[in-house]
Amino acid sequence: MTDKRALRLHLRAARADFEPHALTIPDALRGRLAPGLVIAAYVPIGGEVDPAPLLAIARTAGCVIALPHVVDRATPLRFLDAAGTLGNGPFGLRQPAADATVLAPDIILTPLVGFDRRGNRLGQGAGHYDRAFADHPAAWRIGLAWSVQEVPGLAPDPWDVPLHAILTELEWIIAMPCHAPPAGPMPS
Ligand SMILES: Nc1nc2c(c(=O)[nH]1)N(C=O)[C@@H](CNc1ccc(C(=O)N[C@@H](CCC(=O)O)C(=O)O)cc1)CN2
Ligand SMILES: Nc1ncnc2c1ncn2[C@@H]1O[C@H](COP(=O)(O)OP(=O)(O)OP(=O)(O)O)[C@@H](O)[C@H]1O
Repeated sequence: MTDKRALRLHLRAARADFEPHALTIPDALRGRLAPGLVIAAYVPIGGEVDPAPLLAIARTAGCVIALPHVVDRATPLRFLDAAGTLGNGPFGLRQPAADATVLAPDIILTPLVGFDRRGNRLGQGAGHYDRAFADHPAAWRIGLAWSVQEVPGLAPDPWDVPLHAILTELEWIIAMPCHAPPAGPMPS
């Protein structure tokens, strides 16, 4: 199974079948949470890892939470303040109202379909996160996935921007130890 479409189908099924596990939030991440830091999260669909435990810690640390707002496949997503009431969006998503405040994320918690240990990522295929990463190059890109979503190697496309780290129920996988975003090097 080499083509992306087939791999997506297979990994979405593995993700949906996986029984949710508790997440251990690594000190490396916990230690970075500070008042005013903007964390872009997501409301899970299709068996995705629920970032809620991490968000609870982030809120206590004074972070501001943003959520993606999507119009359709072609339109770039915007990260909007999650504080207001959420409504229904396309693809079964829950998202902020279109007129909520636009925020620039410092950390982008990224839902994954698949990943490899080098930080390559398979998403929904609309390019929403590819474009969001290009728009916010200084943000830390942290993927959340179940361990069953790991594949040995994904061939990156020219537009792919790799993840800095991936959090699974088993591991905190640092993919880019040498990359130092403005906030400082990703601690191990
Ligand atoms: N929870 C969550 N929020 C997210 C994403 C995501 O992957 N997960 N996105 C990621 O980019 C963006 C929304 N983009 C999306 C683009 C395409 C499809 C999509 O094609 N969905 C399939 C069903 C997928 C499934 O079964 O899991 C469909 O509607 O046919 C979904 C989201 C922003 N918000
Ligand atoms: N920076 C960008 N600007 C405009 N289009 C982009 C950009 N990056 C990627 N794309 C387009 O988005 C699509 C992404 O497809 P791809 O299969 O790589 O998505 P993916 O790996 O599932 O990631 P995503 O989660 O971002 O959808 C491609 O058609 C690509 O041309």
